[in-house]
This record gives sequence, C-alpha cells and structure tokens, in this order.
Amino acid sequence: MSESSDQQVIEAAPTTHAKLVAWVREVAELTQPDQVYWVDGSQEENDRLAAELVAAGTLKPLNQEKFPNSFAAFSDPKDVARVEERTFICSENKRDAGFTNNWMDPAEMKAKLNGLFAGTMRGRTMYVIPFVMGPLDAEHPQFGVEVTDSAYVVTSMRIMARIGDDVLRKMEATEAFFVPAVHSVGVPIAEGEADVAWPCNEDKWIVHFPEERSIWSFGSGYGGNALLGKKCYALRIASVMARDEGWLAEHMLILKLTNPEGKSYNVAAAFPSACGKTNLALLDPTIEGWKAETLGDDINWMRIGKEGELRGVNPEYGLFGVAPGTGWSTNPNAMRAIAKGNSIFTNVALTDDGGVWWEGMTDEVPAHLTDWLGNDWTPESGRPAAHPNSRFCTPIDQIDMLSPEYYSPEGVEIHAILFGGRRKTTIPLVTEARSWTNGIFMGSTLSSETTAAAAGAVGVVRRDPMAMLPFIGYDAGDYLNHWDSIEAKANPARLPKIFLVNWFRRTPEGGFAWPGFGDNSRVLKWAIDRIEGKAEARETAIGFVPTGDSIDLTGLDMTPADVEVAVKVDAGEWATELASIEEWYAKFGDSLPQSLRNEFNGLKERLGA
Ligand SMILES: Nc1nc2c(ncn2[C@@H]2O[C@H](COP(=O)(O)OP(=O)(O)OP(=O)(O)O)[C@@H](O)[C@H]2O)c(=O)[nH]1
Ligand SMILES: O=C([O-])CC(=O)C(=O)O
Ligand SMILES: [Mn+2]
Repeated sequence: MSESSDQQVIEAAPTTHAKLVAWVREVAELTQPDQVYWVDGSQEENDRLAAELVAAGTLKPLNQEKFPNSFAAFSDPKDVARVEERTFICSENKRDAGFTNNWMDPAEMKAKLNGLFAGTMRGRTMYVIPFVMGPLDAEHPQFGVEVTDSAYVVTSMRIMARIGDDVLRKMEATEAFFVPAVHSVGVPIAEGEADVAWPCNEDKWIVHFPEERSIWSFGSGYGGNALLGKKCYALRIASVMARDEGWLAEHMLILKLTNPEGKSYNVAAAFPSACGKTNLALLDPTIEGWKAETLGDDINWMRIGKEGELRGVNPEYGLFGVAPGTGWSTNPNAMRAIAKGNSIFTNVALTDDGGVWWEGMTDEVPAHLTDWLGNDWTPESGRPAAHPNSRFCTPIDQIDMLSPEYYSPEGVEIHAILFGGRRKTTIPLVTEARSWTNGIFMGSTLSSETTAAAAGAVGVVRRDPMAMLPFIGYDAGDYLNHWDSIEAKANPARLPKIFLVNWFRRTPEGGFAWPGFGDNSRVLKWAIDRIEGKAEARETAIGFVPTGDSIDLTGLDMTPADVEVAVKVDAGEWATELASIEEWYAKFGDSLPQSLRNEFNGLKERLGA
C-alpha cells in the first residue's frame, strides 16, 4: 500500500481505539489491499455486499418466495471442510501444544506467515469486522476483530457473530482487548485480471498463537477455516483463556428441557463434528408433556457462578449446520428456521425452481437437480447431490424454540453434561458416570467414526476427548487436568451429572439400535429422572445403564428387550476397547492426570481384564 493510501486507512478508521487502528494499518501494509473497509454490520451494507457477491458469481440468489433474502454459494471442490493437518498451535514451548496439535516455533511461523501474507490482498478490499463472542452486555465482553479479503466471510460472520458498529463503540470506550484475527483467501488479483467465484489457495494455513491470543488464516474461504470467531477463537484461543482464568470453552450444544411438572433442566452435550449437536439442540420431544428450548448448537462457554454452579453461554449468533440429514421429518425446527430466509447455503444442490435440496431434506427425492458441482443430477446419478459437509448458515433468532435465556449475559445453570460419539458397536445408548472424575474419564476416551466435517478418510474410529480433539488450544493432558480441577472449584451439590451417549449403535442385524432424533428426548428424560432419583438403572463395569423398562417407550415400536440391546455392555467388545484406550492414553505420556489413569485401572479391574 502506498503512503497516501496508508494515510487513508487512518482517516477512514471510524474509531479512536488506537491499538486497533495501528494493527489494521500494520496488516494493510503487509497485505496491500486496494482499499480498507470498516464493516458497520447494517442491513443496507449486507444487501450491498450480497449484490456484489451475486455479480461476482460467488452467491446465487434463491427463489425469494421460498427462501427470502437467501443465497447459495459453491466452493472450490478442494475447499469444502476444515483442514486439520494444516491447523497449528504455535505456543512458545512445543510441550504446551501437546500431541494433539501441529506445532511450529512461533518466530519461524511468523516469518512463514509474513511471506504468505505479503501482498496477498492486492486487487481486493480488506474488510475489518469488529465482533463480540457472547452478549455485548456481558460483564467482560469477549471482543475480536477479523480482517478478511472475502465478502462471503463478512456476510457469513454477520450471521454467526454479533458484528459491527455497536461492538466497535463498546470496544473503543475502554480501549478493550480484542483477539486479532487475519484472514486471506490467498489469491491476489493482478491488474486487469478477473477474479474467480470462489478464490482459495492450495496452500492452507490455520494458525493460532495462544500466548498472544492471535489468529492467522490463509488459503481457505470455508466455514471453520475462515469464520474466525467460531472454531479458531471461541474454541482454540478461548480454551487457553479458559485454562488461565478457570473456566471452560467447549464444543457443546445447550438445550433447556422442562418436564411435565414444570421443572427445567439445562443439558450441555459435546459430540464431534457432524455427530448430532445441531439436531439435539433443536430437539422436538416425542414424549408427552416435555418442552425443549434451544440455547446453543455448537459452542458453550462455562463459568463457575456465584453459588458454585456451572453456567453456560452460547457465544455464537447463528447456526452453521450440516445440511444433509436435516429434514422435515428429522429436524422440523431447523427447517422452519431456514424457511424464514436470511440464510447462506454452501455446497447444497439446487432445485429447478431456484430452491435448495440436500440428501435427507425431504422424503421424496426430486426428479432433477443441479448438484453442488453445477452438473445435472437425477436420482439415477449414483452420487450425492449435495456435498456431505454442505451447510446452512442461519440467524439463531429464527429458531422458534430459542430460549429467551439465550440472550442472558450470565448464561444458564448446566445440570447435565453428555459426551457422545458415533460408534457402531461397544458404546451403550446411554451410561451415567459414577462420579465427576469418572465422567471426565468418559469424556477423555470419547471416540467416534470420522465424518465429512474434516478433510480426510470417513468412518475411521478416532479418540476425540470431549469432542475437542481438533480444538484444544493447548496440551491435551493439561486440558483433562483442567476439566478434573473444576470439581474442586465448584459447589459439589451443584455439579452436573455426566452421561456418555451413542445414538449410532447398530443391532446385530445392522440397523440403528435406537431411532434417534426426537426420540432422544426419551434418553434425556431418563437422565433427568436419574438426577431426580426417579429412574432405575443397572450398575455395570462402565457405569449405570438404563434397565430395559426404565426408558419411556410410549408410542414407539420398540420393546424393553430392544433397549437392552441398545445398552448392552459386551465383554468381548470392551476387551478390544480397553486395549484401544490403553493405546490412546499412552500418547499423553506424563501429562495424563493420575486420576484418569486410576479410572482406567479401576475399569480394567471391574471388567476382570
Ligand atoms: N441416526 C442418527 N443420526 C443422527 C442423529 N442426530 C443427528 N444425526 C445425523 O448426524 C448428522 C450431523 O448432525 P448435526 O446435528 O448437524 O451434527 P453437529 O454435531 O451439529 O455437527 P457440526 O456442525 O459439524 O459440529 C446429520 O446427518 C444427522 O442427520 C440421531 O439421533 N440418530
Ligand atoms: O467448523 C466448521 O467448519 C463447521 C463445524 O461446525 C465443525 O466442523 O464442527
Ligand atoms: Mn454444529
């Protein structure tokens, strides 16, 4: 950027926040955009950016009657998911990144990034997005500023986080700390050259400096790689803040349930990506008299409240949900939210009348579609019409069942924590932990078959502690120790009960052992009844599982014997599981908390292994 346009940056900066202005200038000097634009977050601005994106071919307007103010985007086929192999935690000491993260020396990485980002925004606009994760009226609002050369990122960030002028005003009032987050698609445009609809670079770098609390993202325009308030800030960086300050930043939904007696319970649940968080967060209970309300579908920041209770806040403002499998029969609440419009769909298929479609959206499959790659598609095509990780991005306040407490800066008390994964075998439908530390053991050994939410092979069993494997911003053993230490900081009478769940177990015949979706309310009912001391359970080596008749099956074509199949603790399967857990724990080396090693030994003993 020339000196005169450098001057422009300062003059155009609509804020007195000196550190922010200085940082924006520094990034502009490095990345050399044609212009710097400060995002105000208004509807008018959003409409203008959307029109520009339509003209550029990045967004396709949808049928306005069916999907008002909504658009479809199609990414480069090589830019469809988070890239975990290209994600780095650059702590000062390698040890502090732990074995679950890629690490590079911070100085070396900065040199690398300086090379990558030099001139990377040439020919583009650099957008400055002030944002806050969580309510702006929180006691300590958690600010961030993302600079990006992607207008698609701006329009998506506007749905996913609270952004714009109000945030900037509050931030500058106290010269507040903010997490600086730099994003570039990594494709400068030379003079006279045309842009492509979805610019991205084959070389991708998603980098975090935990001590500095800063984020640099290069080469991708997709979801968790580019919307830096989400996984990069609210999980990786926030988990480090949480460790230092005594709270928890977790990959969890939050759901409020009210029983027929009018008593409410808030349930937080950690499932790996594409394993059912958004679906459970929008649960439609199939049991009489129970009411469900949504608080969050992906991220939960939990602090210890004044009475020693755990309180959860959803720091996000929208849903970035997996489209395939979200349908009128499985998740009508999501479908109703989407139908209100104001959404961006990425990598879904298009219907001939300008609507969207994906596998599982409707029972009837359309006779003709344009698939996510732009090709003609018919049911005979023999390939999915929508990408398996295609997403809908929708404002959270369009959810009819959103709890008013979503807006509360103090959050809600969490009464139960679920850890869950996608396992065909071994893991029962639901198991209640014997104690807090036993629950941490369950979380620490959580496992799931991999999905399309991350690049790489699908269907491979991997351990995913607390569903945070790709998101823990520090040493994984320290992270488990931090979880374990919460017990001593909290009021023991108010600690949530912990449960391990698995909606994905198969019967010996190969079908799902449990119907899932709305019927998961029956499992939650059992869990809440356990908290109230009302439900029966059988003690097993791994914890307490429901007796066949303790799950409410009213109106369901299932018998207590079927429940027994779903909750079976099979000695042979557990022998294999123990060996696999032992292998997993060995990776932690010295940083595995002794309390968890004791839990493992106890389990081994109870299993008679
Ligand atoms: N069989 C079965 N499938 C489910 C259930 N809940 C969700 N799914 C499927 O799991 C997939 C992912 O569900 P989501 O709720 O979007 O997953 P998520 O955890 O929010 O995913 P991320 O947004 O990637 O973090 C979809 O294809 C769902 O149809 C269930 O109870 N049973
Ligand atoms: O981060 C993303 O791209 C989408 C998401 O919610 C996840 O993968 O958990
Ligand atoms: Mn999700």
